[in-house]
Order: sequence, then C-alpha cells, then structure tokens
Amino acid sequence: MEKLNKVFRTAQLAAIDKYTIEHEPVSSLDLMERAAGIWTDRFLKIFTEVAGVVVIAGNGNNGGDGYAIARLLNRRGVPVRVFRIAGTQDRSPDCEANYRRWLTRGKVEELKQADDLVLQKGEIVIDAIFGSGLNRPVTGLAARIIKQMNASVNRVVAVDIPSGLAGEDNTWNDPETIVCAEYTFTFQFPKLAFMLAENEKYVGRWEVLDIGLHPEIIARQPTDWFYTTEDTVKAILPPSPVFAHKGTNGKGLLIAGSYGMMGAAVLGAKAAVRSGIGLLYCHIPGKGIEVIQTTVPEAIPDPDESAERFSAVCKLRDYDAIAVGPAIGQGPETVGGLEKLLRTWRGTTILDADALNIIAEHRELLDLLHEGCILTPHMKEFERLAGKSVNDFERLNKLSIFANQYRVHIVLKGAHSVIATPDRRLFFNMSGNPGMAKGGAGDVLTGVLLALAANKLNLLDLLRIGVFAHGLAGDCVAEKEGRRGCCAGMIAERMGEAWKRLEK
Ligand SMILES: NC(=O)C1=CN([C@@H]2O[C@H](COP(=O)(O)OP(=O)(O)OC[C@H]3O[C@@H](n4cnc5c(N)ncnc54)[C@H](O)[C@@H]3O)[C@@H](O)[C@H]2O)[C@@H](O)CC1
Ligand SMILES: Nc1ncnc2c1ncn2[C@@H]1O[C@H](COP(=O)(O)OP(=O)(O)O)[C@@H](O)[C@H]1O
Ligand SMILES: [K+]
Repeated sequence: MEKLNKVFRTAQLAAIDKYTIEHEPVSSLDLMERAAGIWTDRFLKIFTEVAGVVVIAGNGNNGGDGYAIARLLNRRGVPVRVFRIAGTQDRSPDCEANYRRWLTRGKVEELKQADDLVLQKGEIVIDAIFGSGLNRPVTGLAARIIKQMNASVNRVVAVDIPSGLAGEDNTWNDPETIVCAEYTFTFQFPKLAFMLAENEKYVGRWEVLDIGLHPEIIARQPTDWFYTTEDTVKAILPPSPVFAHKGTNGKGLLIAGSYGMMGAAVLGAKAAVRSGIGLLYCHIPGKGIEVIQTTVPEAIPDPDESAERFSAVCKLRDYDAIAVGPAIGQGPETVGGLEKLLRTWRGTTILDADALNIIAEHRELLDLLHEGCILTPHMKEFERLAGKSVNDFERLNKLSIFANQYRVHIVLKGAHSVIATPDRRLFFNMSGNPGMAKGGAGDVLTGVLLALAANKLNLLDLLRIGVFAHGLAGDCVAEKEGRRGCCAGMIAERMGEAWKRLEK
C-alpha cells in the first residue's frame, strides 16, 4: 500500500499530538520523553565525539524537549550545561516538569544578556528555544542570544526546527533572528520550510525522526503537501508484465536538439531507452541523424525537413507520448512547429527548456495547454512563465496557482524538485544531490519522463516515479564517483541502476 508521506502545517501538529495522547493512549509527558529519547539516540549516532553540549531551552514544549534531552545526554555521560533566557514567560506544564527533573541532576544558568552565553571550544549547542509554536518574529533578549549563537564558531543542532524559523511562510520574518543550525532533527514530519533553498542556511542538514504519532490521525488530517521517498515509489511502480512486448511498452517521440546543440537530444534519448520505453523516435534536425544513430542506436531518427532545427513533425504516428523542448532553440520556424504540435497533438506532452521559453515569449500559446501537458521548468524558466517571486515560498504559491489555472502538471526542478498538480497539491522529491546541478541533467529527466509517459502511467504517478528515479540515478553516480565528477551523461548511463533499486 502506498504510504502517503504528508507535510503538515505547524498549526496542525498540536491536533495530531492531542489525538495521539488521547488514543494511543500516552501522557503528553511520556510522549515528550519518547521524542527526546529518539532525538538523543540519533544525535549521538551522528555526533560520535561530543566534548560537551550546551542546551538553550525556551519555555514551550520545545524547551521541554531541551530539558529532557539535557537529562538523557547527561545520563549517557555527556557533559551538559543548560541555559534559560531571563525574564521570559511561564513554562508550559511539560516544560516545567522536565525543568524540575533536570534540576535533580544539574543547574540552569540564566542568560540575562547575550554576552552571558560563553561557549567552550568544542561544545555543541542544542537549540531548544522555540519550536513549531513560533507565531511572530523573535525580538528582545532571545533575538540577541540567537545572534550570539549564530556568531559563534560552535556547532549548532536544532530540536525539531531552528528557533525563529516558521514552518511555512517566512516572508514576514527577520532573517537575523533565526538560528542557523548545522543539523535539524525534526519530529515525525518535515516542515515545508525545509524544502526551500532559502532556508538551507537555517535548517542545515535535516532528518525526520519517527516518534510514533498516531497513524489514524496522520491518515485523517488533510493536507495538500506530500513528499516522495523510495518507499512511495516502490509502492506505485508497476511491475513489468511477463508478456510485455515493445508495443505494450509504449511508443514515444522526443523532439530535441538543433544543429550544433545535439547533446540534449542524445542525453534525453539515452535516458529514455534506459527507462523502459518500447520504441523511441527522435525528431531531430536533418543534420542530426548521424549524431543520434551513432550515440543511441536504439532510437529511430525522425529527421526534420529543416537541416538545422525543429520546424514541424510531418508524420504524427500513434505515439503514446511526446516530449519537446531540449535545445530546440526559439527561432520563428520552431515557434511555428511547437504551435502546430500543440494544436494537433492532445496526448501526453512533456514541455521542457526552449518549448517553455517559447511559450513564455508567445503567451497566446498558453491557451493551447491541456490536461495532458507536463511542464518541467527550472527556476528561471518558471520565472519567465509566471513572473518573478520575492522568495521561494511565494514561488511555490505561484506554481500551484499556475498549475491550477492552466490545468497542467508542473515539475519545478531543483533540490527537492516539486510536482504541482492541477488540483493544487504539491509533492516534494527526496532524492538527488547537488552534484546534479550540471548542464544537461534536465534533458535526462525529460527522457525518463517520456519513457514513463509512453508506458501510459497516470501523470502524477509517472512524475513521482520519474523525478525520484532520476535523482536516485544521480545519487548512484555520486556514491561511486563523488558529486564533483557527476555529469548529465553519467546520470543517463546510471538510470538502469536506479530502476534496479526501485523494482520489486
Ligand atoms: N508535535 C508533537 O507531536 C510533539 C511536539 N513536541 C515539541 O513541542 C514543540 C511545540 O511546542 P509549543 O507548541 O509549546 O511551541 P514552542 O516550544 O515553540 O513554544 C511556543 C511558546 O512560545 C511563544 N512564542 C511564540 N513565538 C514567540 C516569539 N517570537 N517570541 C517569544 N515567544 C514566542 C508562544 O506564545 C508559546 O508560549 C515542538 O516544536 C516540539 O519540539 C515534542 O515534545 C514531542 C511531540
Ligand atoms: N542541488 C540539487 N539537488 C538535487 N537535484 C538537483 C540539484 N540541482 C539540480 N538538480 C536536478 O538536476 C536537473 C537540472 O535540470 P536543468 O536545470 O533543467 O538542467 P539542464 O537545462 O541543463 O538540462 C533537475 O532535474 C534538478 O532537479
Ligand atoms: K528549536
């Protein structure tokens, strides 16, 4: 069964917490103890040589976790110092209970001013000031302490979420008063903010810790945000039928390349033939035939009448899917060719790169988009289509509005590429690595998606599977060759390894 990895708004978390407490049943204090125990175990797994820790605890339940973690680390022999911020409000009941438990083992020093936070060399700071209950920018002494933490050379590890960062929209926030953590171990669900490039400096590397919140409430709580993991893909990837033949595996057309820019066509074609397509046709400029034939002998060339660029598909065979765009250029003949294609072909259509740039320049073409269209822009291409955004969070909103308005699926590519559906759901991808940020990696994705579309998978499934598998191939390359050495050709070559890992 497919496991729906949900991303909730921080405002929903209290309800999930409450249901778990009532229905597991477990006391809220025991749930905090469980969370702190799991956090501590993971912390000590990753940070194996800890000279000492400094816990900075707030007054909410995040602070409660902090006091509990202090006690558990101390019990495991780690030297622990604990600080609280002077003059702040009353502690929450569970925070109070853990504060008192800690006092049986050590003291709590009060930070009356930022300078009181004097850190020893090698001490790791555990940030438990604010958690998911943050509801306004941090000001006053807490803000000054956060600035002091960020100015220090000591490593910082956040409990649940870096203090001062809101789980979703930070447009209103003060970037100076958000903890910059090296690591964040978060409880049960990633926060939406973790998926956005602009928050990497705060969140650092992050991991989700399963603290056993109640599955019934997780299933029942609505959300339109999800994330895709290897488990998700394994559950939705259909098996290959024993009696498959090239006809059942689908026929796809890749329209890519122009004279002197044939690499994109080669990369896309290589990826498609390594991703299960039955028959791949490559529509390339007349002069591109030899390039394709020598590099991807599995592909059938379909040369354009123009020697140098895409101008028209003369014969639309019974394709199951068409992908168009990589390196086709934006000349007038190509604009005409794309327009004609959009008017005559209403099946699954993957639009990438120059196809998107053409649509952005010739906005009347937007009206030709239909429910079979998949757009795969990177950030700049999306900006050309939908306009500039003030930040990554706003861009997500724009993405979801655009997908809804034109009734299309969109993959906004980058780290944690996100799929937007016409019904305004967002699916974040969890595979891939920065080694993939190289020219041509997107052309490889186009080929992968074309192969899956030719196999007639539904659009959302094929996108979740294809985007994840493409990232996984990038991870396979990085594991063997390192990130620096990773290039688009290697990702295409390694698609087979990714599929092998995903197939049951
Ligand atoms: N979700 C869950 O199921 C669990 C949550 N736990 C912890 O509970 C945390 C959430 O606890 P809380 O809801 O108490 O939230 P916080 O610990 O974030 O504290 C919120 C408190 O700080 C105040 N506050 C918010 N923004 C402020 C600001 N800018 N300046 C000053 N004060 C501010 C609020 O009024 C509230 O009193 C999570 O982050 C996590 O660490 C864990 O104990 C385990 C279980
Ligand atoms: N930091 C990153 N982490 C994971 N994947 C990445 C990262 N940077 C880029 N990628 C992936 O690499 C591909 C780059 O595509 P794109 O920008 O279209 O390249 P090109 O147009 O040169 O082919 C996308 O699939 C993207 O998700
Ligand atoms: K925190």
